[in-house]
Amino acid sequence: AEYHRLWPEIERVTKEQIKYAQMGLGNDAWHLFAEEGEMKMYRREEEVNGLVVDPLKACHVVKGVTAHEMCHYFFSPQYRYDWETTLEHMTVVENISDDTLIFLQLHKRIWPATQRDALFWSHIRQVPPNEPGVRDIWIVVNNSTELPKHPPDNKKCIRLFLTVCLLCQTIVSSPKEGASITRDNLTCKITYCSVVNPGGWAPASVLRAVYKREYPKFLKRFTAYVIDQCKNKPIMF
Ligand SMILES: O=S(=O)(CCO)c1ccc(-c2ccc(C3CCCC3)c([C@@H]3C[C@@H]3c3ccccn3)c2)cc1
Repeated sequence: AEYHRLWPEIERVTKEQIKYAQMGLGNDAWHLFAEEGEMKMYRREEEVNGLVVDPLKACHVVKGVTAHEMCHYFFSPQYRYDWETTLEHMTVVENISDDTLIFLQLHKRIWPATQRDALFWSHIRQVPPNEPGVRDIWIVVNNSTELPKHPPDNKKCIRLFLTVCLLCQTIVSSPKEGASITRDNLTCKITYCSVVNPGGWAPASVLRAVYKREYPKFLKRFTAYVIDQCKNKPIMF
């Protein structure tokens, strides 16, 4: 799909997101707003034209799954209703290639904000490891896009804009002498980044309360789902 009209944008945004996820917290003023076990969630307070677009960065470490498995369940449409609880409707409007799809998602209304929908391309790819000890890296990037066939329906709901990435690293601890690798040897380090522009006005206090509640719930639920889906299956590296 290298010749698809969106390909230059997909390449550019994916490369940006790899750098952004791998830079860690950098020297920006991130505020740790949620911490549960290995999961740490940070946000920065930012507004664009009076709209809350707080960037979010979450770091998490889970045992027993690979980066490929984590990204596979995040990317693949067939599992989305199992873990994405804020979805009212989801459809794939374009199959650009087996590693790039365009989704149209209608999210449940979160009172008192108006209902939102999102139209975004989603791209999954393996990335060369960038540090010793890391066996492989996989990333999924979701980035809003526009399609003439799916214009915003401002009467029905507000189209939000998002850039999201899930970057996962697989770390394998050496199995006992001569033993083969089992899921006990697997650690997956996750960096989840998101910037959601709500697209239309919503009270800052309301949005920040929604973010504070929904993001920890989302990452906990998603990672638990993948662990459960993989536990009795052969390892997918
Ligand atoms: O990672 S993804 O690409 C996974 C694919 O689904 C993704 C994540 C989050 C969203 C999302 C869409 C709408 C809203 C709000 C905006 C105003 C009212 C609803 C929110 C707010 C942040 C809260 C939220 C956070 C996490 C999960 C659900 N809700 C988030 C969309 C996609």
